Amino acid sequence: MPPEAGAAASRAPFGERLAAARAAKGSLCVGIDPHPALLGAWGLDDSPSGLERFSLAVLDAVGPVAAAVKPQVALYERHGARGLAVLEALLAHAAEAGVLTIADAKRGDIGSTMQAYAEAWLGEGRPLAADAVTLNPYLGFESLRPAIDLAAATGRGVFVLALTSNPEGRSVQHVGGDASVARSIAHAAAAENAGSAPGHVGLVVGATIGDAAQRLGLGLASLNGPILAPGVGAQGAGPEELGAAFGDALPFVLPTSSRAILAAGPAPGNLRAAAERTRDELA
Ligand SMILES: O=C(O)c1cc(=O)[nH]c(=O)n1[C@@H]1O[C@H](COP(=O)(O)O)[C@@H](O)[C@H]1O
Repeated sequence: MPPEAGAAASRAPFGERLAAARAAKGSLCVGIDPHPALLGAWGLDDSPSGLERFSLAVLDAVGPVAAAVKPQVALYERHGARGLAVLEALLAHAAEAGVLTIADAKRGDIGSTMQAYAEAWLGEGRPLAADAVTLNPYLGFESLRPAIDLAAATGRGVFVLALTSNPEGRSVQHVGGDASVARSIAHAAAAENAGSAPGHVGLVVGATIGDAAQRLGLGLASLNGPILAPGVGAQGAGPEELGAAFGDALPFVLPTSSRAILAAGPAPGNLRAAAERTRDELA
């Protein structure tokens, strides 16, 4: 057994942990995206120390009312090693506080080096390991195998991009009509989850996609795994768009919003109230 899978037994499966968090705190995921403009609006420097104050303040304010938090790793990477140290501290604090983390790293690579990405973001005892990571299947769904298997072995999860919230995504994801790329990704994810209740292989499907999931036959209601739905708030989606995009798959959806909530800070009470309001409007 690889060392990465060593403490597998000590953690319940991701699907169960996420279901418990949703039952206790509702279904919102809050994105922790420390954009320079937000740091400025909070009166913080665009520096590792500003990043740290921002990240930990968001975690403290929204952790008790969010099913998960989703740090966007590029906004830490742009500060180099010191930025990654802040991300590491954020993930450790969240674990101590019992708040689930989804590292938005959108990783995907050929098998041999995908193994290293899997270990970095999901490996037991690794400094940047989160509860789940976002993955990019452009190299083929099966290229993600090391992450899918390591997540299962360590009680963690993955969210595979299927229909992204940005308009450019269509030029790849909708290709193939009835046999679209997005459909094949969704069906492959469902196959991974078959027999688990609920599974650890989630999908990313933007809340801004209109009726594309139904039109392309993604079969989201049969995924048997979580659906991360970014695009709420700053990208324009609200309760109506979520309903139109997901229909009978809505109970599996984890809507996620970053800037629209983060802009309510830095006062912790305002930040928490914005998260609660968003969560309740979308419920
Ligand atoms: O994987 C993601 O999280 C993601 C996928 C997608 O299709 N669209 C999308 O916006 N995201 C991320 O979700 C967040 C959205 O941020 P806001 O637009 O500020 O709510 C950003 O961190 C994006 O990188």
